Order: sequence, then C-alpha cells, then structure tokens
Amino acid sequence: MDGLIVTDLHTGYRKKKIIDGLTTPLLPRGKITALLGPNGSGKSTLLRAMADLNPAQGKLALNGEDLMTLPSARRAQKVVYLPQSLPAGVHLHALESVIVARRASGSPVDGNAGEEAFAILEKLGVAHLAMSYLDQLSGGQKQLIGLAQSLIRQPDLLLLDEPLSALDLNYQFHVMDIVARETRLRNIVTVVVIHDINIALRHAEYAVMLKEGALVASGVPGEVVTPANLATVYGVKGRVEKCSQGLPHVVVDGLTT
Ligand SMILES: Nc1ncnc2c1ncn2[C@@H]1O[C@H](COP(=O)(O)OP(=O)(O)OP(=O)(O)O)[C@@H](O)[C@H]1O
Repeated sequence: MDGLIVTDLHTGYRKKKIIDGLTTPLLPRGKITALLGPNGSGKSTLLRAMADLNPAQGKLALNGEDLMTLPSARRAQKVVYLPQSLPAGVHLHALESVIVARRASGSPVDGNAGEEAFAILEKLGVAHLAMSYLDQLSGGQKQLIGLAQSLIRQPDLLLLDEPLSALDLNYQFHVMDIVARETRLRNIVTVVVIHDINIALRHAEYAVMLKEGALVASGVPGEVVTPANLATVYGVKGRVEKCSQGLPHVVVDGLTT
C-alpha cells in the first residue's frame, strides 16, 4: 500500500501512557497530512514515536514495510522528524548544517554537496543566511534552516512538528507551498502538526484529528474540520465558511461553555 498506516500503536513516557492503541487509515503518499488536535493531545508524542525517538509498540507500515522492524540506522534514513525548535548551541553556519544533514542521510551525494545544500536554501528563500551561524538566527529563520536540513535528507516519511509556529504570514504560505510541492514531486508521506486550522484547510489534502491520544476523525480536511468536531475536540463554536476564493475557512464565534 502506498502511504503510512498506523496500527495499534502504543507510546508514552515512563509513567504515562499517552497513545494507547491508535489505528489510522492510510495516510496518503504525495500529499500533506495535517495532524490536528489541542495542546497536550499527543501530536508530538506520536511523531516522535514514528521517528523512533519515543519507545513504542505497534505497527507503522510505510509503503507496506513495517518501520518498527527495521534496524534503527535504516529507519533513520527513511524517516526525518523536524522538532518544534532546533537544538541550541550548535556552532555551525546554516549552509554547513544543511551539508552535515545531507551527509548524515547516508545516501550518496551526486556532484557537489555544497551546491545541493545552497540550492535548498535558495528554494526556501534563505540563501542570504547561508553564512550565518545557527545560534545567531531568529526563531523563524532557524525553522526555515531546519526545514532545509529535513528536505535535503530525502526521507520517505517527513514529520514536521509545528514548522510554521515562528513564521510570518508570508513565510507560512511560502513554506506550505514548498512542502506540498516537494511532497508531491518526491511522492513521500508528509505529516505536519498545524495549529492553524485554516492553514490546514488550505494546504493539506488529508487530516487526522486527535483528542487525548485517540483518533477523533480522519479524511479530507473539509470533512474533518466540522462544527461538531471543533466543539468536541477544541471546545469552540466554529462555523465553516467559504473565503473569496471559495476555500473553506473557520470562523470561531466563542467557546462552547
Ligand atoms: N518528556 C515527557 N515526559 C512526560 N510526559 C510528557 C513528556 N512530553 C510530553 N508529555 C506529556 O504527553 C502529553 C502529550 O504531549 P505532546 O507534546 O505529545 O502533545 P501535543 O499534542 O504535541 O501538544 P502541543 O500542541 O501543546 O505541542 C502531555 O500530557 C504532556 O504533558
């Protein structure tokens, strides 16, 4: 099957089970899946489990192959997880950090690694930051370099944890466009944690909504983001309207209680 299917996944922390038997339908290849849910609902925990960063049991079938049975090094070549923020204290230029990420991916570099890394920075509109040190960049700039590091590793499963949280309106749009295009061109599975429901409605082609570690809804975003689910999962009264371009758009009128 082309895509990712999660079956009976259990994960959490030492004394706390966060996800207890999660099963999803097929998360399609070539499309962005938005992972939605309120604070603390287990989105990062789920992505970290998929990336082998949290202990987990269950099955993660990526294009028919169970990631859970792969040796860690092989799994790390296939799955890339971009956390909410890059680790602090890394004293590298942005360009060097992308070259290092490319080498770490294990796949052979065609031609010049530096040129390839620079091309990704150009694509993301941050080539001017190539010689800047990571620890001297703004939050949003770091997020963009993190995205460049993730894309250059050429994963089969790309997991992005709130990649837009520090970006301005223009970059949010730009980044989602690039991620959608790369996902389509590379025919990979991309799961993106997005808090802004309207960005999910606009840019994602599939959505999964969690509440307290359990699946509430999955499908095309327009069918997942409904007034009923907004009330049950987020506790808000929301209307789904059409914007000037005919795309669905949520307007929140208040809280349910
Ligand atoms: N390292 C940890 N140790 C113990 N519990 C943790 C740890 N990290 C997260 N948790 C708990 O796991 C639950 C799910 O957290 P998680 O970060 O996965 O949620 P989330 O949906 O990504 O939230 P947010 O939208 O706020 O980022 C929360 O109750 C949180 O307190």
